[in-house]
Amino acid sequence: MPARAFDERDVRIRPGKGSRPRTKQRPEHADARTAMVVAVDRGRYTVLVDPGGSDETRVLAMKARELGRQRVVPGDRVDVVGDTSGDDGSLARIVRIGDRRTVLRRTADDTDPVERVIVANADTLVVVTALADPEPRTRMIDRCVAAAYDARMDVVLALTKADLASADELTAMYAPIGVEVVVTRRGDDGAIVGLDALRDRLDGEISVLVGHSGVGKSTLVNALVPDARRAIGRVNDVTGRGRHTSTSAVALEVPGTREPTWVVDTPGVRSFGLAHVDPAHLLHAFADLAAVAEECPRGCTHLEGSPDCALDEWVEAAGDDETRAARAARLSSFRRLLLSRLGTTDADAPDRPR
Ligand SMILES: Nc1nc2c(ncn2[C@@H]2O[C@H](COP(=O)(O)OP(=O)(O)OP(=O)(O)O)[C@@H](O)[C@H]2O)c(=O)[nH]1
Ligand SMILES: [Zn+2]
Repeated sequence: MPARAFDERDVRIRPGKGSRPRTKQRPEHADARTAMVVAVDRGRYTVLVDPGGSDETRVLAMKARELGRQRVVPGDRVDVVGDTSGDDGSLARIVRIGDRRTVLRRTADDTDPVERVIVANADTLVVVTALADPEPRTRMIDRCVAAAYDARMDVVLALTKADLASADELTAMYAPIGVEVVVTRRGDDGAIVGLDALRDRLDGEISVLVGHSGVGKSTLVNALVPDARRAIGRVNDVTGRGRHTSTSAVALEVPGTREPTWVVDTPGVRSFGLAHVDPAHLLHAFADLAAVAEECPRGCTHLEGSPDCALDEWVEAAGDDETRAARAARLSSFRRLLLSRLGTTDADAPDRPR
């Protein structure tokens, strides 16, 4: 670290900008540069100034004291001041965190009141699930969907290993709740087939990849970001630490897309505790059901068997069998998500789609 040459106090009363009247409000850091946070490692933040642009610069930064205990996470848009050259040994300072469009949170388990923001401003949660080896775990998928919808993110179900088992059952199970499905498999030549469709779907977005060990998440990340290892290695170069041992999320830039595209790998996240998820938020992810549920009795849980739940009447009122079946599928899927939130799913229930 260089000698303490520059910090936010210097910036506030910068020569040449002295005409700005000092107000009671914290003075703006008028010369701050906007950056995107891509990695966090023990109090050091790797940020990209001009992310995805021609002047993209990788800069190491620390948090200004004035931010207090506010967490800064990958995906955050921040303002940085100080040495934003990105040169070896340079250290910039994060002075502002931009408003977050989305916030993906997790709690360690359903009773844990401590929630952590994992990623900010992500558009899509990609739930990576193998069709076999290991067997798909639909409760895990449901929990991810609930967490994503609570965060106001879209969900893509990336079904891997279609060379080993069919994707039909799971596709049918998740289509009714707005989950897009992308299927990949290993081709005869060993390459992953279906990657282009996934890359197209993620183009221009920040996506977060989650999945259990062995489902092929690393395979996908490495295929989407061929120099992923090097990209993470570059973080080390900047922090000067020998190995990247952090288990926190890292945003990686996907090459070969039309718009700047990012995938956030979450090595430490194996599941989502959902204590923070408000069932009412979940309902908002289902616009049609939310409209119907306005007719529900006060305090309706919308769960199966809840008296006079308008959602049941909505299914019954369908004009034809096809519509009724579609509504019934959507309602039962929504109720499944509600149960995953309430933690009342039977732990011994078969974990396979029926
Ligand atoms: N048959 C088949 N195997 C695959 C496919 N994708 C990945 N695999 C294999 O599945 C195994 C696990 O893949 P990884 O990419 O390491 O899985 P991961 O989800 O990153 O797991 P961790 O590294 O433990 O977090 C590896 O042996 C891969 O070669 C696929 O589409 N088909
Ligand atoms: Zn209801």
